Amino acid sequence: MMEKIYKILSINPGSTSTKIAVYENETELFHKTVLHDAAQLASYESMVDQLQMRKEAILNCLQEADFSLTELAAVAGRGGKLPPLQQGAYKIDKAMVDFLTFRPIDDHASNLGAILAYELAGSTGIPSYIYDAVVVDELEEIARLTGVPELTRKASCHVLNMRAVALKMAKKLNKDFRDVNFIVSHMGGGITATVISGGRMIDVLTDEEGPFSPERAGRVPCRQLVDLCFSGQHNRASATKRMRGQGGLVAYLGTNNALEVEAKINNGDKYAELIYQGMAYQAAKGIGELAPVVKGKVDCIILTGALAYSPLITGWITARVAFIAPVEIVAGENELEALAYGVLRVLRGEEQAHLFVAP
Ligand SMILES: Nc1ncnc2c1ncn2[C@@H]1O[C@H](COP(=O)(O)OP(=O)(O)OP(=O)(O)O)[C@@H](O)[C@H]1O
Ligand SMILES: CCCC(=O)O
Repeated sequence: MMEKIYKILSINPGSTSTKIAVYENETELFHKTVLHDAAQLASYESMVDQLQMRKEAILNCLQEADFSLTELAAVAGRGGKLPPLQQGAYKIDKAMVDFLTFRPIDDHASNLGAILAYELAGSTGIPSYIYDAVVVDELEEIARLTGVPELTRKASCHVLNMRAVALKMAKKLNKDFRDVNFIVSHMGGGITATVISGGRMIDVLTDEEGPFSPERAGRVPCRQLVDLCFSGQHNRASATKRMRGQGGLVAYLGTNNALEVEAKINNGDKYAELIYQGMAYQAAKGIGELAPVVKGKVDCIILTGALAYSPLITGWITARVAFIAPVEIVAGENELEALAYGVLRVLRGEEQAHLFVAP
């Protein structure tokens, strides 16, 4: 029997770019990255205000590729800051779009994924889905405790790429995904990590609990943070920005670009080297913090995300964590592919999409 053809548009809105790709079943037909001008982005008050601009960017990309929306079977968008979700696909509906538009948990670029997918799919009457949203939450109860009963730990990490690389690693190791224990550290503009056991992400280091990263502060001493918030130097928005956007490498070195930092190090800048090495040191400690979750029985540590292209970073981290388990480097991210493949499984009936229930 002839294989049924499904064309799927994947949309991944990032903090500085919008990435799209069109797949025909498992084959990528084309992909495009639109880099958004930083000054232009700064002129928008919230992510949702960028909707029209990003939508036009996507339509322009499709037009340049001479590709019509009418050819598509479905649209897949990166899942954003919704309430805690299960892994896998969710059908995008008006309730989800309204939640992300009017009361998202956090103002995050990924919130635009579902809204853009819903609008583009709606114009031709096809379904749209998110897949492995950033808020997939499979934490065990013990992992939710903080020491302050009114504060509860919640999962939030680079789920899409982490699960995709972990699934591939299990295959490479010839193991069933449900039988392995992996620690995965995604290192991009933000750094997050997870421990996957029994096929579930049973604990997570979010970008506010772990290492500092190119643009985020990560975990900071909490009493000093309270003092800073009440110092009169900050309001809620500016304090949040200092932690996310203006933290990490940006705060120490004035750039979120790791390649610029490496250039400084190559020119003998010892301070830049200390900070860059500090980021790797914290990333390694984050990995170490997750090992006891599975009592040290870790099959493999996976370093992924764009920073995993850096031999300096992966070398420093590996030197500190290789005693826990073998380290595998899977540089970059395959988020567009992971979105398309997930939705393809739904269209083929191999997976069932969940329905979103607004709280
Ligand atoms: N080849 C490379 N070697 C080292 N660092 C790199 C390389 N390519 C990109 N980076 C750095 O990786 C960091 C993250 O970049 P990227 O644009 O992938 O992040 P992002 O997609 O915005 O973030 P996230 O992965 O958190 O969603 C930046 O500091 C960038 O300079
Ligand atoms: C929210 C999960 C990914 C990130 O930290 O940006």
